[in-house]
Amino acid sequence: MVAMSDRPHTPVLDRVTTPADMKGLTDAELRQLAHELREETISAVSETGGHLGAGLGVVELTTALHAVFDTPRDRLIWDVSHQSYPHKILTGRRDRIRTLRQKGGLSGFTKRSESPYDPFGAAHSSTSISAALGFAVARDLGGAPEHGIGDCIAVIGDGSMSAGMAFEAMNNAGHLGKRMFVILNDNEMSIAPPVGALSSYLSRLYAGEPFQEFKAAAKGAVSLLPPPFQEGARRAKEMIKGMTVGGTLFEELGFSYLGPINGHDMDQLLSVLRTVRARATGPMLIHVLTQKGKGYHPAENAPDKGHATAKFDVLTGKQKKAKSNAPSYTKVFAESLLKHAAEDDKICAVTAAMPDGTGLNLFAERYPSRCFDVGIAEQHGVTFCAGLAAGGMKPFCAMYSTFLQRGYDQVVHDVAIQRLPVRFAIDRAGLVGADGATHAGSFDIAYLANLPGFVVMAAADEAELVHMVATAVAYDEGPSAFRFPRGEGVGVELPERGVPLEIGKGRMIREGKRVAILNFGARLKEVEEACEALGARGITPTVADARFAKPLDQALILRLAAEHEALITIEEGAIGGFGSHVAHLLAEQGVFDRGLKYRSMVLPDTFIDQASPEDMYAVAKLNASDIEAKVLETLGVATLERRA
Ligand SMILES: Cc1ncc(C[n+]2csc(CCOP(=O)(O)OP(=O)(O)O)c2C)c(N)n1
Ligand SMILES: CC(=O)[C@@H](O)[C@H](O)COP(=O)(O)O
Ligand SMILES: [Mg+2]
Repeated sequence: MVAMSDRPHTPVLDRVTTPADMKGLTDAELRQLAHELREETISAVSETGGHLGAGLGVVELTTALHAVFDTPRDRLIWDVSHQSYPHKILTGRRDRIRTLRQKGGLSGFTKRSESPYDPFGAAHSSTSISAALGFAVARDLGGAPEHGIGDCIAVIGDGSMSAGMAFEAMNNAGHLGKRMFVILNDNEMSIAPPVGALSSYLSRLYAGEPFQEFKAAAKGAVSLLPPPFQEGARRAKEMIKGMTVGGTLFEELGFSYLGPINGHDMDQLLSVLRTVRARATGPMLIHVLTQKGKGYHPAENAPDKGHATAKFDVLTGKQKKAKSNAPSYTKVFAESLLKHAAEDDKICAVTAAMPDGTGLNLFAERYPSRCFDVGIAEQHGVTFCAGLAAGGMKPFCAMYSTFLQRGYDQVVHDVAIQRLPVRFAIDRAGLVGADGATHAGSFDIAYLANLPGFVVMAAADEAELVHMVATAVAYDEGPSAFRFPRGEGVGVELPERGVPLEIGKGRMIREGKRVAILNFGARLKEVEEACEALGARGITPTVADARFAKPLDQALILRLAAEHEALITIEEGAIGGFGSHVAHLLAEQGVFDRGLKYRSMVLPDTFIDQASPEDMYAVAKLNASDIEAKVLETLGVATLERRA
């Protein structure tokens, strides 16, 4: 149930289009504004679906920050920015908030092109402190002379704080000593409960003290506090100093530390922010305690505290999820791996803070000692797997394609060069839908297939995925990867057991004439649909599934090239991937000299905004009708008659 007040009120939110409208509000009105902002956020997300819990947890913080600071001149940077919906509502986007994550609508994340109140785009975690420091240094060097740069504020969650990049930034910021604010939004949650020593450390910073009672510990920062808080702060500081050697970790890094404060108490937030704004000199970390999903019981009570949701009924919290007929690729991967793990105790699994998203929650339940959630730490996760492999284990590094990007040097330097048999299970390959361009798994084929010695596979359907898991288990000569998309499979029958594939061998799907379509990955269904439409026009393409981008099935490719007038490859990846490797082979073998018509269907050289996956693939021109059109165009068949 929504916590709504009974008494009628004039909505303050209706008077606020941008933060400028907040400047004349009393503190009582700001409290009321926060209340209405929470209701508006819940109402909007009930219609759009999306990231709910994180935004609800920062409603008061968002209101207080915009009330106290002078955005957009002051640069407010939200880490990940999945918590930015309330911020969007207060910064001129309330009229479009019900288009969140839809085609043509607002992005679910901050985006520079969307608003001057979004000074820095994000969606991957732990970038905010670096960006804020960049703004602070640019300010002091005279950047942006027209409007100037005021204060620079990074708001980062406790989960995101665990990433190496956040500490790289703290290290640098503490050294440079520039005035900037890091607001650590500590809700003791990542998507799953946070893991690791840092999480325990943050808990220790306020252990044993009642959450509601204001207290602050700050080396050199107590004097910045409003007088009523100073005594409590002194006591808390003593307490914390008793637990930590030489002050908090953040102080050791050169920050003044202030907190913890109650992030749902507007009075505390307003007084602390007003004071630090007036008096801070160097870098300051303000530790704010919040509750993920705050103020909406279904979110507060969800195991992920309402992290992400489908559209839902506001009164009951019941989500409106489409029924699916086939299991998700993620589930097929996770269950296949479990079967192998039951027989092979060398198999272990690693996730970087995405146990549910990667399906490894199942593995963790069954084999807790062989499953590792390393936190938001993809770089470490990859090298940790390299170490596990070097130590004789069979690690499966389960990551989303987009997040594996962060661990790329580790993939090259720690895994590939040492030929270590790390198995990369790459989920969310291809276009993912509502999360948009930041989460598209577009690049992994290109960035893995160019690495010497890597085996790179893509599953055409969920049965193929079962075989690819078995292949990865069996392949011990070096690194391997298999990719699969977000969402449910195509509904094919699943084999009871996966059978290891012959490395570098594709398969024929159907023999035809004139044109061959060589599929790599989960567009096979669209290829089949295109073939059906083409059949009605008397064109019967040959279809093959490459299975491997590396090593290529050279014999299959050269045969297709020799026996057809045209060869078309298709993949859910950017240029430079499978099609480029095929083209290179064909060129090397002189096949183009003999007149083969070759086309490669890849993601276009643009970042595609959020929409449904189908709509995004329509933009990419990789749907069935696009494949049909490509065949007709390549064969020189009149295009006017094409299917609409
Ligand atoms: C590099 C990277 N890895 C993983 C993710 C997926 N992810 C999005 S939000 C999130 C949890 C963030 O936790 P926290 O920063 O504490 O924010 P909260 O949701 O608790 O507000 C994760 C793991 C990501 N966005 N970026
Ligand atoms: C913000 C973020 O990075 C995650 O919450 C992501 O949106 C999860 O995506 P899936 O829904 O595909 O698991
Ligand atoms: Mg958190």
